[in-house]
Amino acid sequence: MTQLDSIFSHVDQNSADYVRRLGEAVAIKSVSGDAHHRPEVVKMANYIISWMDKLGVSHTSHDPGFQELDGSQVKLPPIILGTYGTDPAKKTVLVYGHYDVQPALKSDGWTSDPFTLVEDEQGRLFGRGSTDDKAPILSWLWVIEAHQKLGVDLPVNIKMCFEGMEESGSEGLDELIVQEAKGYFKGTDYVCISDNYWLGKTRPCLTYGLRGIAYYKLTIAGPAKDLHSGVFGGTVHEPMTDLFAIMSKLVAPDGKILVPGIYDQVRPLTDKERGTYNGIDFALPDYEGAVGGKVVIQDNEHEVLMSRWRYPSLSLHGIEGAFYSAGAKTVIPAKVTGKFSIRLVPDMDPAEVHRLVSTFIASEHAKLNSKTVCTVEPLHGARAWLADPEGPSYAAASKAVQRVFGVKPDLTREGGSIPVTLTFQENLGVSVLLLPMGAADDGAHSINEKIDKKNYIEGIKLLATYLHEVASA
Ligand SMILES: C[C@H](N)C(=O)N[C@@H](Cc1c[nH]cn1)C(=O)O
Ligand SMILES: [Zn+2]
Ligand SMILES: [Zn+2]
Repeated sequence: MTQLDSIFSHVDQNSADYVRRLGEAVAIKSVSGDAHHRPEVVKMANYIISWMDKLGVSHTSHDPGFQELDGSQVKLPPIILGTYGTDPAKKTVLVYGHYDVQPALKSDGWTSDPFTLVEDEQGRLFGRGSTDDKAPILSWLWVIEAHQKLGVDLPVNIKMCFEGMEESGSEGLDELIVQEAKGYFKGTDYVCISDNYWLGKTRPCLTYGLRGIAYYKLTIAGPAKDLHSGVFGGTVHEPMTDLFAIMSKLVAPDGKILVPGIYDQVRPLTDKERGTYNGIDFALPDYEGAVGGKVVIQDNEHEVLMSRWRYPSLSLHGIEGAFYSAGAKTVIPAKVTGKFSIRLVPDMDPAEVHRLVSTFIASEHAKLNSKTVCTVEPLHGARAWLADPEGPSYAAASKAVQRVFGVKPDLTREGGSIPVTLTFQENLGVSVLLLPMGAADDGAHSINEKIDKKNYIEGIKLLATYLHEVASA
């Protein structure tokens, strides 16, 4: 039996423990976007730290300071830097992940409590953060534990960087990486991140690109307080009316962004790039399955992939301050804030995007001849990331996928954003790889987020095998 074979059987034998521990982590409501949950984000950091202590991972917690959230100053959660092994004869792999999650309420439409991990008869593990990103970050720890339990030497040094603000702009992390590039991060040979998803449900992938993001708050303020619509309706400029008018001008129903100039910076499609879409294992019906309906705009696979990976998109997320409860409240909200974001692609620059967006919104507001006050505020921004999927780390990951799953991985890009990826690439000057364990239908950020138990357990084996392959590369 090879070392990896014994690791694999150890992982299989301990799968119930891994699921139970994922349940402990999911139960911690580490929602970074809501000030009320901040103690829970810190609790999740402590959960990870307690495992690092048990496993002999040395660690430091970096305090990024404070952020302004919901009008008050809120302490940011720690960035945990862990070190396991410092052998100069071994390669050093830096793994990154995030321990915060998106918000979730049962009333959003979850079929079970979002913060209680529930396994169904198909082996799907439902719970907020199950796939994004709690199972992946814990899996790195289980890989270390498996080696220790079996007395197998881990063939690489591992550095870990786990943050609690990824879902809210990764505040403070870029600064730390720049500052520590020649300190804590020195000696990193490769960066590996497990925080995205396969293209379908069965074939694993290696991911070499991400879209960036520019997230906005658009506020329209009118009267000093909410008003009775019967008493005042028809006599005042209404913030909701103006907000709807402007938000409806940002994007067309066919997904085209209507902000003038927004497509000017998009890198043109070459024949070489077009060729990379051939042979990718991706089918429209599966995608519709993951979407949960026949509402896909494009009618062929390549266009869907290009729209997710290499073209920008603008999504309207929500409105703060608007009436949304049951009943028929006849109110004119005094101030409303629309939230929207633009996914950025190479070569879009967030500062130029902001200039275009704010100029356009100001001109659209002016056209309304309204006495309301309109302000646009960028919340967070990150450029897109694109890497060369060549070199020893990608080769090691490809071998690892073939060893664990018996198939060649797809080479993919991802429509979502992980702001730190580009920061690592630019400041550490090393290859960055995304090695996901979740499937396309996991529903990250959505209701009923899940990770399949099979993906979790095989994912632990995948990460372990990747480290072994890196060592022998
Ligand atoms: C891909 C990754 N798992 C993820 O979900 N990233 C988020 C990052 C983000 C940015 N603003 C808020 N969250 C995403 O792509 O939405
Ligand atoms: Zn996420
Ligand atoms: Zn994530």
